[in-house]
This record gives sequence, C-alpha cells and structure tokens, in this order.
Amino acid sequence: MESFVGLSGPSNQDLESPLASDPIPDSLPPEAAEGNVEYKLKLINPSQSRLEHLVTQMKWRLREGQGEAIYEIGVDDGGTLVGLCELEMDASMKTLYLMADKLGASINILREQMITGESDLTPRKVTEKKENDVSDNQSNRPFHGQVLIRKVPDDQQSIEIRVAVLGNTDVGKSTLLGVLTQGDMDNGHGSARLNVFRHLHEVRTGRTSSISCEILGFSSSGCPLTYNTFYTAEDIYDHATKLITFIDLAGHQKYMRVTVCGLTGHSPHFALLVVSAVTGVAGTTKEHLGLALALGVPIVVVVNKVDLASTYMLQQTRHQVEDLLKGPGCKKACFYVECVDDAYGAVSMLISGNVAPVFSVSCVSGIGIDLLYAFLNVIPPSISVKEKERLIQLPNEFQIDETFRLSDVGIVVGGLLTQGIIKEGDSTSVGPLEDGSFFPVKITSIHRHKTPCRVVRAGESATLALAGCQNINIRKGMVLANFNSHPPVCQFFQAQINLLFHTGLITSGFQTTVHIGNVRQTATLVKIMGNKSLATNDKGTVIFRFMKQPECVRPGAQLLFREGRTKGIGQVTQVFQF
Ligand SMILES: Nc1nc2c(ncn2[C@@H]2O[C@H](COP(=O)(O)OP(=O)(O)OP(=O)(O)O)[C@@H](O)[C@H]2O)c(=O)[nH]1
Repeated sequence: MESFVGLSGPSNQDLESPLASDPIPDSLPPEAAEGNVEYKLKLINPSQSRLEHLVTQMKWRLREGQGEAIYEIGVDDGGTLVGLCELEMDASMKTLYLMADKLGASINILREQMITGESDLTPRKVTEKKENDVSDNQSNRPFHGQVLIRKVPDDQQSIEIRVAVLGNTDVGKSTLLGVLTQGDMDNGHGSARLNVFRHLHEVRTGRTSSISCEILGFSSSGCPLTYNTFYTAEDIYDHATKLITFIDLAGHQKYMRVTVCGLTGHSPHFALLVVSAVTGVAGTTKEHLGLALALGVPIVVVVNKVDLASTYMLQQTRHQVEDLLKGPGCKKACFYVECVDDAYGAVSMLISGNVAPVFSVSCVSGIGIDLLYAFLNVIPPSISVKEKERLIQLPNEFQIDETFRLSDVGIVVGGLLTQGIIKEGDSTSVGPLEDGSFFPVKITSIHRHKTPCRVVRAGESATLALAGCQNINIRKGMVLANFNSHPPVCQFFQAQINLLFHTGLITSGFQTTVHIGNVRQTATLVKIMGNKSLATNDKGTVIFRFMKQPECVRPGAQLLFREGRTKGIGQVTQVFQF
C-alpha cells in the first residue's frame, strides 16, 4: 500500500513545475483481445459467412462492454490510423449498420475525422490498394471513424453507471448536478442546486449535509435526457438506454463522515472531483482525492466557475491540479478536454489509469457542459463483465444504507446489492441483530430509481419493501442475506492497515470510526501483530473489535478509519465468525 495524497496529514505538497499534459497520440494502442473496443480497417461487402462472423464478434464485444462496444473504423489491429476514403467509409458504415441491426443494437457515430500527417496538416494518403478497394475515382482523403454501438442487455432496463461528486464546499457540486440533470443553467446564486437538496436547512444554508442521488439519462443516439424534457425520474428511466446516477456528497469538513459513507457505501464507478477555478485546490479537495484513490475509484477533475476566473487564475488552478495529481499515491498526468474528440479520447485514458481527464466548465454560461455530456455518454462501468458475472453467481448480499417506515408500505430499505440476484417475493433474512442472528423477512416489492421492478442484480442499488420485520430494529449497516449461506458476521476482525496520519503513536486500546462498505462503527484496536505501536506511514496487521453490535464483513473488503485528524486505510484479511 502506498501513502495517499490528501490522506497523509496536513503536510504541504511539493510544488514543482507543472506536469505537461500528454499530446493526443497519432495512433491507438494495439487492439486488445479482451474488452469492448474493436478495430476494423474496413468492412466492405462482406460475404454472408463473413457477415455472420462479424455479427458474432460484435455480440461478444457488446457483452465485454456490458451493453456497449466501440468500433474504430480505418484502424488496423496494431492501432495505426490507416484511414479510408469517403466511399470506403460509407460502405464500411453500411456493413456496421447491418451488423448492429441484426443484433437490435443502436449506432452512434462519435467522430469521423480526417487523418493528417504528423508534421503538417496534409491529409495522409492511403498507400496500399487492396483487392476489394473501391477508392478509385474518389478523393484520397482518408477518414477514421469511431462508433459507439449500444444494446441494453435483455435482462436490464439500461446501462448504469454510478458517479460520486466530490470537492471542497462551495465549488458548485450540487449546482453542477442541478445543471446536468435539469438541463437549465444556474444564475450564479444557487438556483440550479435547489432540486438536489434534501433538507430545508440545506436550502437555507446552501450547504449539502446529506447524500442525495440524481439521475441523468442518455438516449440511444446519445442525447441527454433531463428534467427539462421529462417530468419524472420514472420517465427518464423508461426512455434511457444509459443512466448515470450521481451521488452528491458534502464538501464541508464538518460532514466528512457523510462523504466517507457515500464513497464506501455507494461503490461509485467513477468520481468527479470538482475544483473552483477561482479558489483552486483548497479545503477538503486533497482529502477527497485521497479517499477516492484509497478506494480505487477513478478520478475525473472538473474545474468549475470558469466564468468568474481570469486567464491567469484558471492557469494557476490548472497548475495546482497538475501538482496535486502527480503527487505521491496518485501519479497521474492531466489530460485537458477542450473539444468533443478529447472527451471521447479521455475515456480510454481514464481507463488506462495513468491519466485524469480535466474538464473546464461554467454552470452559469454553460461552457464545457456539452463536453461533460459527451464524456458521460460513453464512460463504461469500471468493473469487468467477468467480475460482474462472478458477483451475480454468489449468494445474495444487500447492504442497507437507508431505512424508512412508510405508512402505506411499511418498512423500506435502500442500498446496494453487492452480490447475487434478488427478486420480488423472495424470502431472505435481515441482520446481524445485536446477538449476531438473522431474522427472516420477505421482499414484497422492489423499486429502482423510483420505478417498480422485479429483479435486482449484483452491482445495482434499489429500495426494497420488507414484510415480517415490523418489530425488528433495522439499521444502516445491516445486510439482507440468506442465512443458510452463512454471511460472515463478526465482532473481531483482522486487517492489514496503513496508518496515513496520527500525531503520535497508536497502541492497543486506540478507538476509531471504521468504514467498511455500508458498515460504520467505532472499533477498538485490540492487538498490533508483532509490534507495540504504529506511527504515521507505518503498515501493520492489526485486530479490531466492533464496540457495539457484530457486523457482516467479508475478508478482502476495503477499510477506512478516521478519528479527528487520524486517518488510515486497509483491507480486511480475516474475520472471526461470531
Ligand atoms: N458564477 C458561477 N457560480 C457558480 C457556478 N457553479 C456554482 N456556482 C455558485 O456557487 C455557489 C455554491 O454552489 P453549490 O452547488 O452549493 O456548491 P457545493 O460544492 O455543492 O457546496 P457544498 O454543498 O457546501 O459542498 C452557488 O451560489 C452557485 O450558484 C459557476 O459555474 N459560475
């Protein structure tokens, strides 16, 4: 484990010269056998058997991308942008439409660009003339096409991505979500954020204190579906082939606990780290970045409020962001997204892990918002299809992070299904109770995004109405699981930790708030293996004991702990079954 930027205490980051952003590559990396990206040099007049093979291949790429595949046309397997003349490109696109049509998939042309030479802007000639070449009598202008193919898997309503929104207080996180999901600009005085707030005191103070989720849909042609055109979340959910769920988190230090819970409990695929162009990297920015990195959540930076910043200010902020991202534990280069092509290119860079895309936007003038939409339309889930399928095969486990008692429905719980599949009408059990036991319950109805549905699969969040548990005290941190599958309930667990910051030494008896998934509880450090104490940056194997009730914790789960300025991260290595 490395020490993480922003979680390693209050020391100042080293301010060296800014890291230059990487130039856009002239060729693509070689085609990967796995994944959802396929390179095709050309697709001209295929025979029937070749067409069938191409359709099977497209189906496979769509499965790899969990419903989305990217086709790069005019590119050879090695990644060289060879290019096609206009007629070849048209013929290839016709074949691509035919292939997609056979699968009932939609096609969205992301870009069709002319390939130019490296040193000058002269279009590169297609040098090789193949047997099937139809380029005669055509201009030799070679094109490269990038196409998004989308087919929502039969057992899903839409392709879903969860995006956490992080950043210091007042940088415009709630406003940005308001603008993206409502489709209307802000007035600079908080008009756009009103729909995102959950509590009256948030409306009064303008400060987020709780976690709120907002959805943004995309149609199969890539159009954003917002409340500007749809009245309800249900309408958006019904019409979207892709759905982004934003998790708006609190920026103020006072609500850091809520922010940590949102990150650990909602398992976001990506995080938008919002920075104000005016105030730069300030307040909780570093700590939020550190939290996301510790949990392995890929980061996209959004520099907001560019309408208020002078060119000098914006440059200063960009330099600060570059310094922050190249710091220890992060080590990423910035990629500034300036046009739609960059927005699409930023996706593969984000996935490579070494680069963080940086958008510059204004929620008031609307600058850069279209680029964010373009990017969000094409981001893929950050877990592989194999991992998703593995999780679906496991016994059910639904992590509860919200509970409600509704007069007409009874007890309703909200949370994330981390493994397995649950269906309406299933019998399961809820726990652990104070004595570590589970209590049988029935799932009477399921809602996703305020819409009724019958099935939830691993990786999806939902709200479930439960019957048979009126007298049970259901709390956040509990799980729904089939008791026969022996969910790992423990009071004591072992973890490998990295103490990121503490003013002195921690020894046995030290108490801290531990976050593991939806679990948040004070725990006592009862033993440090092979050592008496740990200081800042020390790593060690320790045993924790939950102070109150036992919890359901799985070996391998990531762990965060904090108490005042003390911070640490780690991984559960063993649980001592209750
Ligand atoms: N001029 C301008 N003002 C903006 C922009 N984005 C947000 N604001 C204003 O900035 C203020 C703070 O915005 P919020 O969305 O509440 O900020 P936040 O990051 O969610 O703050 P917390 O909830 O405390 O974490 C509001 O008055 C917004 O109108 C922008 O791009 N330009």
